[in-house]
Amino acid sequence: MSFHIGAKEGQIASRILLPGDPMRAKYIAEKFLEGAECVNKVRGAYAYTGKYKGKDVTVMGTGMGMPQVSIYFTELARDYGTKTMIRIGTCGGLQPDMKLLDVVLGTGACTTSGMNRRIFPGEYAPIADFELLNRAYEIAGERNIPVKTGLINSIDSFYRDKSEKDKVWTQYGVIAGEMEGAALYTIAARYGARALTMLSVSDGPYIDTILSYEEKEQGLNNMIQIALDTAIEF
Ligand SMILES: O=P(O)(O)O[C@H]1O[C@H](CO)[C@@H](O)[C@H]1O
Ligand SMILES: O=c1cc[nH]c(=O)[nH]1
Repeated sequence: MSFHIGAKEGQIASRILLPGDPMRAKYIAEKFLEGAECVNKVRGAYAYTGKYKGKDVTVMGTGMGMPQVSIYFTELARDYGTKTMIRIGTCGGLQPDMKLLDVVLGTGACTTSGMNRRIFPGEYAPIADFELLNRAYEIAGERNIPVKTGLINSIDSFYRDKSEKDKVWTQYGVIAGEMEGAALYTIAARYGARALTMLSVSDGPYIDTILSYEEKEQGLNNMIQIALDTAIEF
């Protein structure tokens, strides 16, 4: 048990997939894991542990936004000893060539959040674990799933008055906007875990189509499959 997670010692695997949506965690447990058991229900952050290709894997829904997910990322790494943490989220595609459900591997994370400014005396550069990133990239290639790799931006406010300044992220090559990756990379570094943020494009300034919740969630299988195949190698 930790302060916000009810799982008992040993019930959380050393490798964990981290979607924002707890219902995505349930879906993955039911569709991809064998013998999955629900090991946390506290605050609706459902976590399931089961086997994938014979290896223990946990998948846990962490909610949205860095203040909330930082609590889970910290307790998982610090209190449960989680060593491989792969976030599987949705994102806005920030480059004009990006299409719905494109898969993104976040090599590093910019952020609009002030959280890290309270930790570091200068600017910290949160990055993915290179070996995890490299293996995910290779596995995507083996499965013929195209992926885009590059910087993501972890943004504090989903709803905000958009301004011309928002375009600067695109101009400087940032490929996706989401809300948690910078916290994951920072906290994983602090506690000696490997981390990767994988995303699937659900919308964006260059995309007109609006997906329903069901269409969005059902479109995530490619990303989930890459994440699971990568996780079990670590
Ligand atoms: O689909 P998830 O993992 O929740 O990720 C993205 O979706 C949420 C916003 O709709 C934010 O959490 C953002 O990071
Ligand atoms: O955080 C998010 C998630 C999806 N789309 C966005 O624009 N932002």
